[in-house]
Amino acid sequence: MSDLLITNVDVLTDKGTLTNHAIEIENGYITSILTSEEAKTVQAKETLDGKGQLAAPGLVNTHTHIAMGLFRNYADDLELMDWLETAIWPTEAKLNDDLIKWGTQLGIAEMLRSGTTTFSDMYFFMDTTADVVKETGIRAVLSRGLAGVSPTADQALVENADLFRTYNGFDNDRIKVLLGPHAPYTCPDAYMEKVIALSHELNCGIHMHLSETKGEVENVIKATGKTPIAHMHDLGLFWNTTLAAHCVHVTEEDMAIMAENHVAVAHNPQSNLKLASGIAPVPEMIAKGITVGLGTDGSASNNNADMLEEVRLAATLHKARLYNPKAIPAQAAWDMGTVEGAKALGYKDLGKIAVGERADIVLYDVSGMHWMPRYNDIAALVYSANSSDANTVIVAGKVLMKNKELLTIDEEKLRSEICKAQAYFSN
Ligand SMILES: CSC[C@H]1O[C@@H](n2cnc3c(O)ncnc32)[C@H](O)[C@@H]1O
Ligand SMILES: [Zn+2]
Repeated sequence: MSDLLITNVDVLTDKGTLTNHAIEIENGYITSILTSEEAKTVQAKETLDGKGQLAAPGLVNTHTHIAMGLFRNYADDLELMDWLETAIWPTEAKLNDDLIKWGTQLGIAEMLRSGTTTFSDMYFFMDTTADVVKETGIRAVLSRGLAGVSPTADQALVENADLFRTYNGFDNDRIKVLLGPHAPYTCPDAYMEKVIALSHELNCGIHMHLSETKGEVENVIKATGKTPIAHMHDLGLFWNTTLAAHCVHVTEEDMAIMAENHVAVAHNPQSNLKLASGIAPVPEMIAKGITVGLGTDGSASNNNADMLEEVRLAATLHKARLYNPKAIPAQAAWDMGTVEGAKALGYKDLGKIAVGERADIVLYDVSGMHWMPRYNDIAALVYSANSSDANTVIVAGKVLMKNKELLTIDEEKLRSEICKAQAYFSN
C-alpha cells in the first residue's frame, strides 16, 4: 500500500504536462505516475483529489536568512554595507532564541504558502531554526553564520560543528548542514583557515556570500591583489562543495575557477536590485557550466520570501540586460528555481516530478483567469502565475499545506508572536 495518492491531477513533467493523471508516493519518494484509469486499482493510506490543479516540483530557495522576516520593511533604500552597519547588525544584536523561533516560523509559513519546499539558510541561533524545521516538516540546508570579527567567532565554529553532528542527514536528508562563513569582509584569512580546517575535519560543504558588491571586490583586491573568488580559491576553500551567494561582480577568471571547482551559485536578483548591488552575469555563468540556483536572500532586503518572484525576475532581468529575449528562457528560469537549485544544495533526486524523485510537490490551483488559456504550463508558472495559487504542499511525501491550510503551523499564535516582536524592535 502506498502512503499517498494524488488523483485527477495535471502533472508537470520534463516531457510536458500529463493531464488527469495520478502520482503515487511511498517513503517520501514518487513511485509511479499513472493515468487516472490505472490509479483506480491503487490502494493508499491517504488520497488527495487534485482536480483543477497542476502538480509541479516545490521551489528551492538556495539562499536566505529566514528569520530576517522579523525585519521586513524595517530599513529600506540603503546600499548593503550602510544597511548592515547602521540598521541590521545593531538590531540583530537584540535577537534571542524565542525571536528566532517565531521569525523562522514566519518565514516557513510564507515559503510553504508560496510553493517553496526547500530553503538554504545562514543565520544565528541555528539550533532553534533546526527545531522549527524539524517540527514544520520543510526541507532545509542550515549554516550557522560565522563571522571571524565577532567576539564569539570561535564559539560559532563549535556551534556549527555541533549543528553538523546533530542534524546533517536528519530524516533522510530532510535537513543538511553546511558551514556558514559570512563574507570576506567579516572573515579574515586566519579565521577562514579555521573554517577550511573544520570543513576537512567534518567533510562538510560551505555556504558563503561572495563578490556581492563592487566595494567588496575592490577591498579584497586592494588587500590581496586578487578577487574574492581567486583569493578564497588560493586559501583552499573550494576543495569541497561550495555554495556562493550572489557572485554579482565576477571576472572571466573567477568564472573559470568556479566552473573548475564546482562552486555553485545562489542568484538573488531581487535583493541585488534592492540593495543596488548590481546584476550577476547569470547566462554567462550557466554557459560556462556553473550550477546556478535562485534565492530570496532575507526578507529585510527583498522584502519577501516569494521564490516565484525570483524565478520571474531571473527570466526577465537578463533579457533586458543583454538585449536578448533568449538570455534566460522560461524553462531555464524554472529549472534554476527547482532542479538546479536542488543540485546547488547537493540533492541529486530533487526538483522534478518523475519516478524515483523525492516527493516535494506543490499543487497549484489553475482555476484563476490568469491561467487561461493554458498553452504552456512552464510559461504560465514563470510569467503569469501568482505564488498564492499554491493550494497544497507536500514535502518528503508529507502534506504540510492542504487546501491553503497549514497543517504544522498555528498561524493565529504566529501572528500574535510577530506583533510582540514588532513591539520589541520598535522600542
Ligand atoms: C552571520 S549570519 C548572516 C548575516 O548576513 C547578513 N546579511 C543579510 N543579507 C545579507 C547580504 O545580502 N549580504 C551580506 N550579508 C547579509 C545578516 O544580516 C546576518 O548578519
Ligand atoms: Zn545573504
